[in-house]
Amino acid sequence: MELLDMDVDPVRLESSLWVGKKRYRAALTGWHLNWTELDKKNRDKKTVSVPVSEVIGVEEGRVQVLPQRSVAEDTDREFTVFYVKRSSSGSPYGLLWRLGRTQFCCPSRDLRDQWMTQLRIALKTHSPSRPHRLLVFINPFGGKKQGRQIYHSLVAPLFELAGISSHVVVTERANQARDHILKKDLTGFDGVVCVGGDGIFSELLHGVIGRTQQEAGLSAHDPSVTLQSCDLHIGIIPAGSTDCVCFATVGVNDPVTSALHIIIGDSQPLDVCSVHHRSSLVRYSVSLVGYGFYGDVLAESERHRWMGPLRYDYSGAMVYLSNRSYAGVIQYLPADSQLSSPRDNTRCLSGCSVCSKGTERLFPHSPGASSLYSSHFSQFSSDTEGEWVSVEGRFRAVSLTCMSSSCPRSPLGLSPSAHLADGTGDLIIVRDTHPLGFLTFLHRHTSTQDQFDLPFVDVHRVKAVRFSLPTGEEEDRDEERERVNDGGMTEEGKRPSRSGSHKHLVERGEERGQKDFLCGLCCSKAPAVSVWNCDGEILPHTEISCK
Ligand SMILES: Nc1ncnc2c1ncn2[C@@H]1O[C@H](COP(=O)(O)OP(=O)(O)OP(=O)(O)O)[C@@H](O)[C@H]1O
Ligand SMILES: CCCCCCCCCCCCC/C=C/[C@@H](O)[C@H](CO)NC(=O)CCCCC
Ligand SMILES: [Ca+2]
Repeated sequence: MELLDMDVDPVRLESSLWVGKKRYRAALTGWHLNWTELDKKNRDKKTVSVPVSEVIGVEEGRVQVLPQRSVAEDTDREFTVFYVKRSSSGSPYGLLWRLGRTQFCCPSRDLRDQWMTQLRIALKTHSPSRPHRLLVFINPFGGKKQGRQIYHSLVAPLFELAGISSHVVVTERANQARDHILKKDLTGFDGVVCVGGDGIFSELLHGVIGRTQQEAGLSAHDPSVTLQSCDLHIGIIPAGSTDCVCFATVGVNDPVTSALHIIIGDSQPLDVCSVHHRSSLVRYSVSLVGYGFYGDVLAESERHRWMGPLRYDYSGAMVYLSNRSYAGVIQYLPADSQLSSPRDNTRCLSGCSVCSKGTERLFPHSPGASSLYSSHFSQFSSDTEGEWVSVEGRFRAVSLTCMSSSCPRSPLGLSPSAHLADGTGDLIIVRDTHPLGFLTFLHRHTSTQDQFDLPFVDVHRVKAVRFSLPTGEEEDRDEERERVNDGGMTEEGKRPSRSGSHKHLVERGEERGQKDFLCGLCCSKAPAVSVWNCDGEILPHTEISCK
């Protein structure tokens, strides 16, 4: 075999190699690995080009990793390169990623060793943001209860191939992951990963934000304090019922795609909304803070957890049939309408220019701002606070979403043009309407039809929202005693907020002459108040401020 050219520059190597029975000219430059098929007359045929930043690993011999690891007899002259391969399927906003694999055969063992060495050097040099050590939390009860299997069969082999060492914690109770991040020594970890749905993601989010504020000596309860941005990245392996945060950031909910994004060190900053009740932090949200329909669906679905992900469809139908609307006062602080609008028909993707500008406005002096994975959007220090707008009435649904909140059920999401990291949220107000109108609104979430183009729906891009009950129906001051002072989460071992808030709801329902709030579904008299759904958790308060 003819050796075309060989260069020992640490970032360059070129030689003739074989893939199966075909001869190729392979070249490693600093940034790319290319291989071009050659015909019998040494003319170029097609070229495959893989950025070094997307090479997952290099192994001696002919190796296979998924579905099972296997090594064919090592002939001393072979090596296998694994890389990100974009599949043609996926959603319009994100493609499925698969593990590409090419087995090369060299003319000599010496050359094989050179390829191995150079590829590994190139990987180290050109992938500085890759994680080396990860702390992984698996919720064994999320979604279809497949978290453990998904991690061990699809994700762990990829991490191993990429040289990532992981410490795995299979959770035994709700809030364990959050508490671990808040309290344990995390030295040496480059990131935290959850295997589960939006609920376990939320635990990691609360852990990471809480820990960062603790270390900075800041009180998250003070709504006027500018919180510290978080350096620890969060990775999500989707294995839940909705997987909204994963779907809205990656474009698909696929464990292998997410594992590959984590391995190559991809990151996406996210807006985080803080929810306060009076002067107390209740929770953070990245997806939905929703009252009315989405609150009722969540409350109802908690009683049918045994149904798995189907519980939302069943509860959605039940709540729709109960035909409820609620009185309230919504106040919002509009965002700058010249920068973007929820109806401008744009789609936010990684590298979005609106978000880059938003990050610059929010963190003007932070050079690392654009690489943050989760960042609490700070005070409106660089904006002059505008005028609050007030809307009073009866509403079917009041939803605030910081991102599109797209998910497999609604591929474009609650607000298709919302931005992931622009420091704003979209407030969707669905006023009381006839049942068919509301059904049309809901149905449009499942198609590409504009759900805002309805006479009883308004959408505003906002920086902050307050919700209160109409005069004379305000939330009981006594409830302040029930305040959750721990990021909205209750005692150890119990489900966060959900269990506590159910009690709260029942008590409140009784105060208002109802035996059981949830029984409102089948009672003739509808309840006067709904509950807030905050990224899939029920909030223990009705009157809240979101920022
Ligand atoms: N070992 C555990 N036992 C009970 N609950 C747990 C455990 N680990 C985590 N949790 C809690 O389970 C809840 C749901 O978890 P998760 O989000 O993973 O699944 P899901 O509800 O099916 O998915 P989604 O949130 O996407 O609808 C979260 O609130 C989380 O705090
Ligand atoms: C006639 C057809 C009607 C079909 C209606 C479909 C409407 C789908 C809209 C989907 C919106 C998802 C919003 C995401 C919320 C998540 O932060 C949260 C946590 O996972 N999920 C839920 O609360 C789970 C709540 C799920 C509500 C359906
Ligand atoms: Ca946003």
